Amino acid sequence: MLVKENENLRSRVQQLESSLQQRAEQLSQLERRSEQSEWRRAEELRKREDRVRELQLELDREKGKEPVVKYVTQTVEVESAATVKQLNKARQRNEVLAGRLSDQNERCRQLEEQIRKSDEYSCNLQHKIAAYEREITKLREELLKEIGHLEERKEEAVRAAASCSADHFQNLQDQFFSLQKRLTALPPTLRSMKTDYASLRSQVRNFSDFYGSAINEAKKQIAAAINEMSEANKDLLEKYRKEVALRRKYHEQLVELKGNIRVLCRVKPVLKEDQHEEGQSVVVATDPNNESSLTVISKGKGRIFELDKVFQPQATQEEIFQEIEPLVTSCIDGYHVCIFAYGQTGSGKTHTMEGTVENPGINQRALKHLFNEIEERKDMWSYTVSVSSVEIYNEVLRYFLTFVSSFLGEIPVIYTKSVPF
Ligand SMILES: Nc1ncnc2c1ncn2[C@@H]1O[C@H](COP(=O)(O)OP(=O)(O)OP(=O)(O)O)[C@@H](O)[C@H]1O
Repeated sequence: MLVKENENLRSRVQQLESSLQQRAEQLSQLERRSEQSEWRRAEELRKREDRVRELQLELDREKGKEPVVKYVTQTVEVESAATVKQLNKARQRNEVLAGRLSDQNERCRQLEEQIRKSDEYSCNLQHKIAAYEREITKLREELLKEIGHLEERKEEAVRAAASCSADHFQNLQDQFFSLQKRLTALPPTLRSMKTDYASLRSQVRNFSDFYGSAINEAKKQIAAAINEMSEANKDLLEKYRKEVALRRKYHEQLVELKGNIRVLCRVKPVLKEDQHEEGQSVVVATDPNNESSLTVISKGKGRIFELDKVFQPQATQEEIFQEIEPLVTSCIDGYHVCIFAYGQTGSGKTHTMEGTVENPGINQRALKHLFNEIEERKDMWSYTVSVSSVEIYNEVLRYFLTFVSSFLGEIPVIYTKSVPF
């Protein structure tokens, strides 16, 4: 704010100074012009005075010639007739001279008239010069007054600018001192920052080298690990192949030992809903020491049946499935397997095959085992699983999973010698 005011005042002072300069130049021009015109007028006056003097002298000379003519006239009156001729001549000459004198007088009168006019003109000029001089004096006084005003205003402006500048200078000095103080407080922080910056720069420079070598090292380690893994994979693959071969061998042994068709018996526990009458007794007995023997009591006599395995009434769903789990695995290994339940109504076929949600039977457990095995072998084998569900009831075949409505109907079963299931 103060700086702006100061600048304004300075520009105002400059304007006043330039205006003053212009006025001074104008004054000097006027003075020069006045001097020139005065000089011209003086010159003209001088010339006219010279001319008047010349005319006066000429007039005086002409006036001085008059006595000569008078003398001639008197001489002619005194002299004899012999000289009449001369007298006549003298008279003629006198007449000529009188004419000349008259001309001279006329001329003199004209000159006097001219002198008078010149005097009048000179007087007018002197009046004009005096008027000019008065005007010049007046202009000079006005100019001096204006100059005085301008000087005063200039002084005032300079004083105002000086006071503003002094205040502004004081403010600037205060600011400078405070900045100097802050600067003197800065160097230790600045030095520590510089040191930190240098160390960071060196760290950054070293980091790229370190980073590059670490990446190379990591690459080497990864390559080594990959090699190791591929070696291990090769070993595993080899082991797996051996395992598959072993399984196949065991399956063949199993089939050989147990036969192609295995018959398992699950004895249903006696449920409350099965006890309809008093005095009912259990007619099926199992031997805990012989897993393949079953005794059925009929008409007071026990009849023993030999089977591949007999499950006690308390056998769980899990135990049943463990017995047939190898068959499911054989299915994945490429063998045909068929598991089906057979028995009279209410003997527990559905319970064993389907089970419940909480306690699933063979179907669900077999499928779960099947997909677990497929998941384990997915890196080496790909499997396609298809499912169909049918029911044969009262000699009628029903498809459960078909999406074609025409197949939803019942299809009668035609028994031939080669029944496919
Ligand atoms: N081992 C078992 N333990 C407990 N309950 C069983 C067992 N076996 C069967 N049951 C029960 O006996 C009843 C009849 O069983 P299920 O329906 O499985 O017989 P089913 O042979 O399928 O009969 P159907 O031929 O008429 O369909 C069911 O309530 C079932 O829960």
